[in-house]
Amino acid sequence: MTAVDGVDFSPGPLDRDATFYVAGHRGLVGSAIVRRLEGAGFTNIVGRSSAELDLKDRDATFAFMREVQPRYVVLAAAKVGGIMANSTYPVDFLSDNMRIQTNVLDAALETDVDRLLFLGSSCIYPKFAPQPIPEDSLLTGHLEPTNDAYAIAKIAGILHVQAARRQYGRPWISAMPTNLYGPNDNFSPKGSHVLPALIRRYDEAAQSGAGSVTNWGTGSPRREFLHSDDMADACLHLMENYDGPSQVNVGTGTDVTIKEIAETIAGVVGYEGETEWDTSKPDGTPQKLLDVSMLANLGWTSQISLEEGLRRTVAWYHENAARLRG
Ligand SMILES: NC(=O)C1=CN([C@@H]2O[C@H](COP(=O)(O)OP(=O)(O)OC[C@H]3O[C@@H](n4cnc5c(N)ncnc54)[C@H](OP(=O)(O)O)[C@@H]3O)[C@@H](O)[C@H]2O)C=CC1
Ligand SMILES: C[C@H]1O[C@H](OP(=O)(O)OP(=O)(O)OC[C@H]2O[C@@H](n3cnc4c(=O)[nH]c(N)nc43)[C@H](O)[C@@H]2O)[C@@H](O)[C@@H](O)C1=O
Repeated sequence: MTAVDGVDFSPGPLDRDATFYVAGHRGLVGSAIVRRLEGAGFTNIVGRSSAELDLKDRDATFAFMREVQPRYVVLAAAKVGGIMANSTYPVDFLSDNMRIQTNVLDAALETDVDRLLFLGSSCIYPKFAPQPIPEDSLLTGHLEPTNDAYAIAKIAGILHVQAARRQYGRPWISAMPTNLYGPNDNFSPKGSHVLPALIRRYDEAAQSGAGSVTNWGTGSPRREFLHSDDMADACLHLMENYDGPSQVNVGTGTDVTIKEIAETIAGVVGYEGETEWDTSKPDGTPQKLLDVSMLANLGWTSQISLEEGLRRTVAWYHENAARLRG
């Protein structure tokens, strides 16, 4: 039995032969979840690309769920991007994510999905939340303006899951990941998060022999980085060990400044030139470090160090760079 947040119910192991739908199975997190589920012996994992099934299309989403009848669902499909994408396209981040999650959650209710995990993001918390950020600081202050539209959609998703628990007794849960990285990340210069952006920028500079690179903002914000394979492991752990209304933070419990991660990445890819900072670009929230004590009490801590995760991700980037640069 696990006692968290007043809930004394541990759901126990999932059936390895049941149909498991991973929404967003080609993305950073979804592809890691598929690897984790395969490793754990799941035999019936289902995925659809956005070209095959646009989850913004309500009728198509319901038709798919009625046909496949998954017993388990992880909702890792979303419109996702870094600080620039979020602040430039807030309508898309609000509207696409509201539609995707509402359609999947409503269809999952109709088709009696047994266990479901919704993925939010650490940006749901107030810009000036206490650090490390506990789960109960949700809705206690103003959001960071560069990603408020995305955050509101994610907060609606948490409430949707809690409402399904209250109104229909569904044992569904939500996890809030910190900043993630790993294979199948988005390495596009304008759309990506900072870590893949810096891998690409420093690697290209190292290859070309450039004397200087320019990163965004002041470099002083602090961020926490979790490898996607750790994230996937936490997702399965939560689905088997947690059943409560509160969202659960997922992170490492340690953060670094953007300057520090930039220096580390420059070292890993062998860049020896200068680094400039373009302070006309936004810093975003000054610090985003999750309090991971709830997850630790549930028996999970991260295993992949930032150094090891970076080495693996840079290796993956080198193997795929030609395709990613298009
Ligand atoms: N990356 C990060 O740092 C963080 C991510 N998260 C959350 O984790 C989850 C996964 O993110 P991540 O893996 O990084 O994102 P990715 O962008 O790597 O992957 C998103 C996936 O969603 C699918 N998708 C997007 N739109 C649609 C659509 N309309 N219909 C069907 N599928 C769609 C894409 O499918 P296809 O490839 O076929 O187009 C893609 O596989 C998201 O909920 C995100 O908010 C939370 C915190 C941090
Ligand atoms: C996961 C999380 O991700 C987003 O929030 P964020 O943490 O601010 O995202 P980020 O990774 O894009 O930036 C982190 C920091 O890094 C700096 N920075 C430097 N140079 C580059 C650079 O080249 N690219 C990017 N993207 N950032 C850079 C950048 O200025 C900022 O100070 C949310 O919108 C939201 O989507 C969300 O939930």
